[in-house]
Amino acid sequence: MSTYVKNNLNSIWNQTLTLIEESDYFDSATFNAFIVNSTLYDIIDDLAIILVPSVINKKVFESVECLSFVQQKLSEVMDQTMQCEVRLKKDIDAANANQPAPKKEVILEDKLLDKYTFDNFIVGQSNRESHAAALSCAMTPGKFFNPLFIFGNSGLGKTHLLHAIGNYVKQNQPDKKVLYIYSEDFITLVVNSIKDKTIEEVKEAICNVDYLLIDDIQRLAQWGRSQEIFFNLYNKLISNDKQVIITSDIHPSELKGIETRLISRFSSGLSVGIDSPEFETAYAILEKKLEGRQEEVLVQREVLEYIANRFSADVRSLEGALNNLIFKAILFNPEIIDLKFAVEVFKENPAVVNQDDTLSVMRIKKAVCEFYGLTRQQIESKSRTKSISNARHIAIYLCRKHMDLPFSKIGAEFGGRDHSTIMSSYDKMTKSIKQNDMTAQAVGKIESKLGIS
Ligand SMILES: Nc1ncnc2c1ncn2[C@@H]1O[C@H](COP(=O)(O)OP(=O)(O)OP(=O)(O)O)[C@@H](O)[C@H]1O
Repeated sequence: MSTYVKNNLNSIWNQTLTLIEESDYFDSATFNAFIVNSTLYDIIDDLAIILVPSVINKKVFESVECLSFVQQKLSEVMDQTMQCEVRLKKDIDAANANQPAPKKEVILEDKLLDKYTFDNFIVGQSNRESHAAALSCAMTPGKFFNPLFIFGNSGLGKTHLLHAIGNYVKQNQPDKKVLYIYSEDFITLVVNSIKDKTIEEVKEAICNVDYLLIDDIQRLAQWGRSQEIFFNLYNKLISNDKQVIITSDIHPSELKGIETRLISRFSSGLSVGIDSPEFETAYAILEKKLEGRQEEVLVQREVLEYIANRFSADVRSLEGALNNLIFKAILFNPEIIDLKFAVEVFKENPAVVNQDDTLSVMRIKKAVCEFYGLTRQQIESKSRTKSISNARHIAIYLCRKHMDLPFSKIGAEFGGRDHSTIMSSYDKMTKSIKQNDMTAQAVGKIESKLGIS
């Protein structure tokens, strides 16, 4: 393999030609017709490859007197004994044209943010399942849940969990390759690499990762070509037991503009939701965010309670409210940050509260699960265990009775069941409530817990 760059080769050859010319070994007509128009194409160890323009030039150059003299002068320049091989320029050009274009190296940008870790992620009821599933994927890739699909409204910690997985893997399994990519960046990468003709290299680089962490997948909607590429990459990764973790603002079954075959693949792993933080979690998050800043601003406990209650819809609003409070505290420098000060700061901010007062399928499932000590996965599952299917029937009954949702929509919320299964569940529960006091009482208690009795 040559270690010479083009400039070096030119300089070596110019020096050699100068020595030849100065030696007067060839008359000037011979030198100009057969020697000066040659070039040094490459040097591999002690072999120099010389290019000449025509067959006649080659014949002359290869004559014993000529070749041995050129070798001698080149050896002087190189300060080592050199051999020369003469080739026709057109042969080299043809050989080069048949070579496949050299592969361009693609380096996927590392966009993992160190600041999001499992250590600074506060776990509460609203995110316990997604946290546990994320941690288990970080510890044992591709084994249990593949893909892991985390869904929930904006600002509830999905991105934080993705980065936390990546950072955990980087720290504990440094030999594993992790790629965190935001869906829109994936589209840009695909579009640009199609333009640059590096798409094959990009695909290969993605297929080589051990963890693909893809954020906000709903943004792939409408991007047909990118979806196609993603679908193929996704299949390869999953079939090679590489861990794929996806986030979205909605459940996979409700993704619009994403091909059904992709959606059904997403549903084949584990889908876990993140809810708005309940009071205790919201409070703990605020405390965590204040860690190390208490010197700077001393915030009274009741102020944190006030913010946790008032801005509990999502964690981003909580953080925003806390930052606003701190900013105002630095600006006005009150003696103490008490409730009076906080009320003044937020008097013009509408509260961003947890939608707990609005009835939703999620709230109904949550209330039923709490009543029977089950998880949401269990009531959405295919399990026919009596206790689970009974709880499922009640949740379905309440969704229909109080939200008047179409059976098919309820089916989508309960593990993709069809219209007639949900209808039969609803009928069964309606009958059971009439015939069985225990069931009627249980349903009554859940309804009153939800404030809808
Ligand atoms: N449980 C938690 N503990 C600590 N911080 C949290 C928690 N949940 C969310 N956060 C913080 O809230 C902010 C918003 O979270 P994140 O960006 O992960 O939300 P998201 O669900 O991905 O939102 P989007 O769908 O808009 O991308 C981040 O600063 C994150 O660190």
